[in-house]
Amino acid sequence: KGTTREQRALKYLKEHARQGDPDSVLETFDEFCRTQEWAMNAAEEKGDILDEIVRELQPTTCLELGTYCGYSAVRIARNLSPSARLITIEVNPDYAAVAREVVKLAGLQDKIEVINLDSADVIRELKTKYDVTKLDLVFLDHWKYLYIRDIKLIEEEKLLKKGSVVFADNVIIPGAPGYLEYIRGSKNYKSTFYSVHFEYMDDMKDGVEKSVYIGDE
Ligand SMILES: O=C(NCCO)c1cc(-c2ccc(F)cc2)cc(O)c1O
Ligand SMILES: [Mg+2]
Repeated sequence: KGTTREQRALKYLKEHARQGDPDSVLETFDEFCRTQEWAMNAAEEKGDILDEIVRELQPTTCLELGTYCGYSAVRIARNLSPSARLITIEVNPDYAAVAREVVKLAGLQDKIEVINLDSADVIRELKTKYDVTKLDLVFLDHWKYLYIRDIKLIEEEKLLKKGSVVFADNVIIPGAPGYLEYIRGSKNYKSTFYSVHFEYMDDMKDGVEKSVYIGDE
């Protein structure tokens, strides 16, 4: 088939979701993944925890690493206050193109900025080029071996403040061993592990890690 899985998912969303309705986009994407083709969305139990974090934290500035098709970007942004923003970074141009369409379909293009670049390059420019002062929420969901590189960069750039939350997907499957060891061993974070089902798979377990920054920045 000339199309990619991500393009087929977008087509399904355009045909079945209500334009401008984030909840409809997410429900429809979940339906696609349950009935047509699996996709690596931070959905179901993972999404419920993400919703809880956003609702409690009420973040103003959010950063997501690993947009994929925009599912978690929409999930985060639908709960943001009017002036709050989400910057989401996706290195894969095909994924980024689909994500921009999904964000538009959800009517959240004024809250979400999708950047098709390498995460490290953007993190280094968040203060100067992207007008960011501090990050209230960071969601790690890109290549698992890059979690540790990027969290260290975020610390180096002094982008976190007391109470900032770093939420990491897939700490069991595929796993991010280096990251877990680092963040749990750091005196600057208070970390909590949540055992959850792997997205759209009732017989597989994954894990997510919520870390609250208590350092001095
Ligand atoms: O690589 C991932 N994300 C970054 C790429 O854009 C990723 C992979 C998987 C997964 C896939 C295939 C499998 F067999 C096991 C795990 C799941 C996820 O939630 C993910 O975020
Ligand atoms: Mg993931």
